[in-house]
Amino acid sequence: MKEQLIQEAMAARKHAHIPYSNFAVGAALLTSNKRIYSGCNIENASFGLTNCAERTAIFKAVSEGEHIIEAIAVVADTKGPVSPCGACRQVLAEFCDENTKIYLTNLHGNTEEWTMAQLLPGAFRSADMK
Ligand SMILES: O=c1ccn([C@H]2C[C@H](O)[C@@H](CO)O2)c(=O)[nH]1
Ligand SMILES: [Zn+2]
Repeated sequence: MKEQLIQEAMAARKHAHIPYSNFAVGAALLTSNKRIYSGCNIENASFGLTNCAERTAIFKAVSEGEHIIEAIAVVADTKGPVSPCGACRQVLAEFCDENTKIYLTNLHGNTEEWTMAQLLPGAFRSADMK
């Protein structure tokens, strides 16, 4: 499954809309219903509206009724494995448990396996609200 997710992330990366950064990112995730959703980064002339590849994939899954992520792969043309931004780490935490596998890789196949707990220790969760 890890290799399949990486391949799907690579394929989605090709659709990145990146006229401003020219930095393409792809992501692909597996849900608890064994469906795969992928996404790319989508930039905007109003730069702050950019959506990262990870969040594109997550929002696609959630909008089809999938709320549990079992694993996700992210790929970009980075020196080492790509490092998801803070916003995506927090959004991931909403739909992952602490053991969810996060595969971070690059175009050279340098891959690291993280867990959600490693990716965002101390994530803010709804259970924290009083
Ligand atoms: O993990 C990451 C890091 C960056 N980006 C995007 C946002 C922007 O379009 C470009 C440069 O930051 O890369 C992602 O999609 N995912
Ligand atoms: Zn991000």
